[in-house]
Parts: sequence; structure tokens; C-alpha cells
Amino acid sequence: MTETNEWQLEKERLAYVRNELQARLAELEPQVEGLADQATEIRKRFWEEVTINTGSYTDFEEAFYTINQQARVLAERERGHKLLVQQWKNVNRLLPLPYFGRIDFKEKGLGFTEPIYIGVSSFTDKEGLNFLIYDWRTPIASLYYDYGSGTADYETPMGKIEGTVELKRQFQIQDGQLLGMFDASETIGDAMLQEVLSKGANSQMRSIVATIQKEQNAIIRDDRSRMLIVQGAAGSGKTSAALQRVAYLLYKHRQTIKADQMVLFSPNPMFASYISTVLPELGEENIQQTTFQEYLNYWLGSSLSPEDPLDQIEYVLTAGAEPDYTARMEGIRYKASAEFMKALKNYGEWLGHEGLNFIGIRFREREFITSAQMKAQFSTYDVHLPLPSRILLLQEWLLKQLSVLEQQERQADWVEEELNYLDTDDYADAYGKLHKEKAVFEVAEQYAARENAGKHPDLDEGSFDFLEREEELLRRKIVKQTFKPLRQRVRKFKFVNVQSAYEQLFVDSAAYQERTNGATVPPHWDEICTQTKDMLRQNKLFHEDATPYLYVKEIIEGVRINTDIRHVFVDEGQDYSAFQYEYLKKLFPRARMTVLGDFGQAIYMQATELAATDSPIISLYGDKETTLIRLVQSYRSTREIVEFTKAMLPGGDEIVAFDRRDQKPALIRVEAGENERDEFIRSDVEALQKEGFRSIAIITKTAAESHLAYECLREVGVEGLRLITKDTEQFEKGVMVIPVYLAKGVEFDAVLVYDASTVRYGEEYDRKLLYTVCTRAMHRLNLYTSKDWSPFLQALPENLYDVKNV
Ligand SMILES: Nc1ncnc2c1ncn2[C@@H]1O[C@H](COP(=O)(O)OP(=O)(O)OP(=O)(O)O)[C@@H](O)[C@H]1O
Repeated sequence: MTETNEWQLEKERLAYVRNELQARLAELEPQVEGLADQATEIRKRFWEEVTINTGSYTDFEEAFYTINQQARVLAERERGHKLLVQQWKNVNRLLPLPYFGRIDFKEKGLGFTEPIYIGVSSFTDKEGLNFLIYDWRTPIASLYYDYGSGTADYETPMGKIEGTVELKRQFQIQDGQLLGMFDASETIGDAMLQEVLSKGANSQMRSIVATIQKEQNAIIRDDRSRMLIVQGAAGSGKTSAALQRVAYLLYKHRQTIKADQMVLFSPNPMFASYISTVLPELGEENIQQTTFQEYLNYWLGSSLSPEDPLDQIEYVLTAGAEPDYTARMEGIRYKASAEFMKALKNYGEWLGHEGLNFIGIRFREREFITSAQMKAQFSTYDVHLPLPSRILLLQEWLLKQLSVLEQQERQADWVEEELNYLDTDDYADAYGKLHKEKAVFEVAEQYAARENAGKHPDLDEGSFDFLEREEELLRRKIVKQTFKPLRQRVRKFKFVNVQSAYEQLFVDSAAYQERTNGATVPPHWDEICTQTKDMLRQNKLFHEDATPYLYVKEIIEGVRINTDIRHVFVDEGQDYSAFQYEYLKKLFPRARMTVLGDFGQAIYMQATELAATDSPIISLYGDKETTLIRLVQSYRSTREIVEFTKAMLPGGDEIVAFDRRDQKPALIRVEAGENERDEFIRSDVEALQKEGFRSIAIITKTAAESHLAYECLREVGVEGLRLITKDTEQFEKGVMVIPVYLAKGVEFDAVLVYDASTVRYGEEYDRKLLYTVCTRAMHRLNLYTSKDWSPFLQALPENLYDVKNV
């Protein structure tokens, strides 16, 4: 068969499938509309017509069954409706691009070859017997991602299927038109990947289903590990793979897992918005997204405000000259360590024996229950009971004490006073209640009368004293309302002084050792103690204290868990401490975890090396339940940029560039000074825009530098410039100034490093920062300075960049 013949056949098949899709759409449309109307129809009547008549029990029972029956009919219809709407949406998504790949597979033992067409969702012929398109997540579709032609196999729930791939083909289809097709022999044809990667950066991330690579497919389809760790170079598709993995899991386990049972921890809210379009594009609902900070804020409540991690990093990067800097750095390191966690575990013992303090319950300027009374009561409990159990006992005791006090308080003078301030509604309410009570009272009287047959009960009005009972009722109500917040505080464990429990750790070295069963005291401990206590006294917490603080809180009050969540995803996983991982494990006991990160981009002090043999993440669930996958191929940047950036990292040799070519990175040194440098940046931005690049980022090391750069560049007339700060929520295309830690995870057509001098990136610590900055670039990378180049650039082989001295 000639090539043109093949082309013709594929064109015809595409036209046939599109016809079928159109026909299905025409069939579905009236049904979808009709059903939508019916459902609202029933629902409307449902609310309008069903009222609950509680006059008698039988009426109530009847009403209950009517509601139940109607609700069931409605649910059934809605389920059917949802399914039809889903189908209708799928067909609509398929129409412009029904499939992107084909694989001809001959199953072992069968005498024929079946062509399998792969798209973003499955579609069958009218009879429902033949798949015209297979969803990319079906077991057979994995052949497309894992094999070239030759022997191949794939897993199904029934076991392994073996056979031969006889053809593998990719299609370029746009608006239903076949524009190109490539037969791939080995991996998925580079031609298509080239085409996808050479496009401009988007303000939001796109799905990559048509070009998923074999090693990424392994991440997407891993369904065995309790913990899946992905260590991948910058731009190797970690975030992309994570999102396609979510779509895969939602598809494979659609009967058991829903989108709201998955949660993704992302580095900042802006990043969350950057990736929010991928899942809807794949026909799935978005999963819950949060940041660790949001979680901390939630649990620490309003009493303490933890520092934003972005403020912490800004301090780390800018405050080097401050006198307390060294101690703070040591504190950040130590408080993220496994050593500190162990010390805290031991500290829990000490707290349980002697260290715990309580907060007395005060009411109307009176000490109702003093902290000393609580301590005394607490000391009566068996010390062998776990601390949280003893706290629960104390809570119970306190609630009982409050009940007794509440009763006594009803006769207090202040209640009398409050009675005078009640409004008419309160009286009306009491009156209504008393009437009901009276009815009950009379029934009871009659009942008693029947019991004492012969005797005549006294049923006159006087035996039910309205006035007396009304006052009693209102007093009870007033006191109850006033006691409500007290009870709530007790229920929320506010009687435990967690702040003092945490603060007692930071007295001095001797006390620390004594209370933690001999933990090794880190250097600068006295200063660390002072810094920590100073913050606590202002009701604030350093970011590095927030997780340990919660840990201590839970040692005392018991562990919080969420058993609904089945999958936890952590992106930029190198930025979380061992401590935080322990925490996540405890918080989500029924979840599997996927952690994606790159140690080469570890720019926080508490960073964790994901792939090291002694990595705390690997030991979290143990070797047996953990899978580690390494991604070394980088897709985001051109070959020139990858060669340049990987040479900055020790061990960067293993990173492999994808063969997409463009200019080498440019090192532009403006000797005349910083003002002139800004002028050059302006003209370079204009030139890049003329070339058609739409997303251009001028990246700085810190937020402070960003502000400065923004002002200077605006002054020299860079048009449409935007400043991205930690409060920016949405990512948009255009020209922007952004600090590196906010640019993490995202990409730009062109990156301009505002100041790549030794002043900015001179310390060893800055190496990864500079690497992270430069790896944000897809097509172009320019670095500027008016001083000496950073040592990490000076060390690069000269053939990796172009120099411009102006
Ligand atoms: N298989 C693929 N097909 C097409 N594009 C891909 C593929 N894999 C990755 N990409 C593209 O490469 C770029 C980088 O991907 P992604 O952001 O997922 O990488 P990452 O490993 O999370 O990067 P980083 O660690 O630097 O944040 C994106 O534009 C993504 O669309």
C-alpha cells in the first residue's frame, strides 16, 4: 500500500468517526436538554408540594415516605442525567480532535491485528460493540506510551496480555482536519513533541496526553506504591505527570474515588491557579488544592499568627548582615530536623509528668475554675494513661463543673438584671415553649389521674404556674447562652496552655536537655531561645516553629486525622521538611502519597533530599512500600539552555536535553553601570517581543530586588510591565518582574536575569537559586550584570554561552 493511500484511508476514517460523533451529538442534545428540564421540574414541585405535617405520627410517617420516594426518583434521574451530560461533554471534546494516536496490536494467540485509536475519552459505534476511540487511560492504551513496534505487553485486571505492535502512528488533527501523521518506530515520535514544545509559554499549564513519555507513563500509572517519589530535573514534566496521574486514578477508580478525595499541596496560591486548567481539559473535576501554610493557619487558629514561608525566605536571602542572622539560620535548620522531632517526642513525656500548664476559666471578672485546680485534678489521673486521654478526662471534668456552676449561676443578681433587658421576642419564645410544656403537663396529669382511678385530679389553671415558670425558663436561657462560649473553649481544649508548653522548651540549654531526655543542644541555642520567645510573646510564630508547635499541640490534645483523603500529592516536594512529611503521614492515614521534586532546586533551608538513600521520605513508609522514579530528560528548555544550566549543578551531567535548538544563553555585561543595564533590558524586551515572544520574565533573587527592578525598568520606559508579589493570585502572560521563589514551577518564553553578579549570587547557597532562575526559560535566556559575574557563571565552559560586553 502506498503512503498516499494510507493518508487517504486515515482521512476517510477520521471523516467517518467525526460523522459518528456528530450523529451521537444530535442524538444526545435533545435528551440532555429534556432531562435537564425534567429534573428541575420535579425538584420545583418537590419543594413546593411536600410540606411536613407533624400533627400526628401517621401524617408524619406518610410525609416522610413521600419525601423519600420523590428523592429517590430524583436521584435516579439525576444520575442518568449526569451520565448523559458527561457523554455529551465527552463527544464535544472529541469532535475537534477525536484521537491523537494509533497502535496496531496483534494479540498472541489471535489471528488478527486490531487498530487501536487513542484519544482523550472512549467512544464506541452505535451498537456499542466496537471502540472507535479508546480513552488514553485504558489498559491497552498504555502500549502507545510504552512501546515502539515489536513485542509488547500490557497489564489488565485479568492479567498480562502479550502480543506484537505492528504499527505506531501519531496524528496532527486540528478542528477535525488531518494535518499530518508520523509513524514512530521507537519512542513517541520526536516530531510531535518538537511541535508541542516549540510553542510559546501559556499563562496556564496544558495537558500532555498526546505526547506522554514512557518514563512519565510509569509515574502516571503506578498503582502499587504507598509512596511514590519522583526526583526529576527542572522541566522534566513532574507537575505534568502528577496531573495526568490524577486524571488516570480518577478514571481507573471511578467507582471508588472521587475528585474531592484527593489533595494537592502546591507551593503557592498563584501556582495553584497556573495548573487549574489541566484536569478540566482532560474531562475531570479539579481536585482540592492547598498549601501547607493554609493548613497551618487553619489549625493554629486566630490566637497565633505564623510567618508566611515566603517572608521567611525573603529574610534568609536579605538579612545576612543582621546580628541575629546566624542564630536564626541555625534555628531554621535545627527545627526542621528529625533530631528536633525526636526531642519533642521525649518532651511529651516530661509534659505528661510535670510540665503541663492550664489556663483558668474566668467569668464576669471571677476565677471560676483556677489553673491550680485543674492541675490538681489532672494530677489525680493515672500517669500511665496517654497524655491525650488524660486531657480528655480533664475536659469531661471541666464540662461537669461548668454544668454545676451553670445551675448555681441562675439565681445570681446579674441574671436578674439581664431579665430586664430581654426583648419581646424572648418573652414570646418563652410563652410558646410554656404552652407546649403546659400541654405535656396536662397529659401527664391526666395520665396520673387514670393511674389513680377514682381520685379526681386537680386540673385548674393554677397548678401550672406560668409566671414562675416563665422566669425560671428565661433565667436558664440567659445563663445557658453566657456559658456557651465557656463550654466551647473547653471543647476546643483552650484550657491547655499549649503556648507555654512550647515556650518551656526554650528556656536554656540545661532545661532543654533535662526536658527532652538529653537531646544534643544545637549551637546558638541561647539566641534561638530568645528569638523564639520574643515572637511568642507577640503571639507570632516563625515559619520554622509552626509545624513543631502543632506537633506539641497534638502530643497533648491527640492527633488530627482525615480518613476521607485517598491520595495526597506534594509538588515541589524538596521544599518540605522531614517534620512536615511525618505530619502529612499522620494527618492522612488512609492516603497514598506522591511526592515530586528536584533537589537541584532546593532553595529553602529546611529542604529534603528526596532520592538520597537515607532520605527521611523513603523511610516514611519503608523501602517496601516506596517507589522512587528519576526523570532526567528535560523538556521545557532548548538544548542550549539545558546544557548551560546543568553545568551549574554538581551531578548535573545526568540531565539530558531534548533536541530543540535556539540561541545560546547570552551574558550581557554593561560596564557603564546599572542605569545603562536597565536601558539594555528595555531594548532587549522590545526585540524579544518583536520576535513573537509573549511571556517574558525579568527574574530577581528577592522581593526587595523585584521592587527595585520594577521601579527602575518603569523609569526607563519598559511598557506593560507588571510586578508579581506573593499576593498576586493569577498568572498572566506579558512582561513581568518576579522573585525566583514565586517563579518556581512556572515557565516563560524568555527569562532575563536582572542581576547575575557575584553580589547577588556569590554564596554556595545561591547556586541552586541561580539554577532555578535560569531553568524557567523555554526559548531564550539573557543574564545581565554591571559588576563581576557570579562565580557559578564564571566556572562555566565558555562554549555554553555568548558574551556581549557593552
Ligand atoms: N511528555 C511531554 N509532552 C509535552 N510536553 C511536555 C512533556 N513533558 C513535559 N512537557 C512540558 O515541559 C514543561 C515542563 O513540565 P513541568 O512543568 O511539568 O516540569 P517540572 O518537572 O514540574 O518542572 P520544574 O521542576 O522545573 O518546575 C511544560 O511546558 C510541559 O508541558
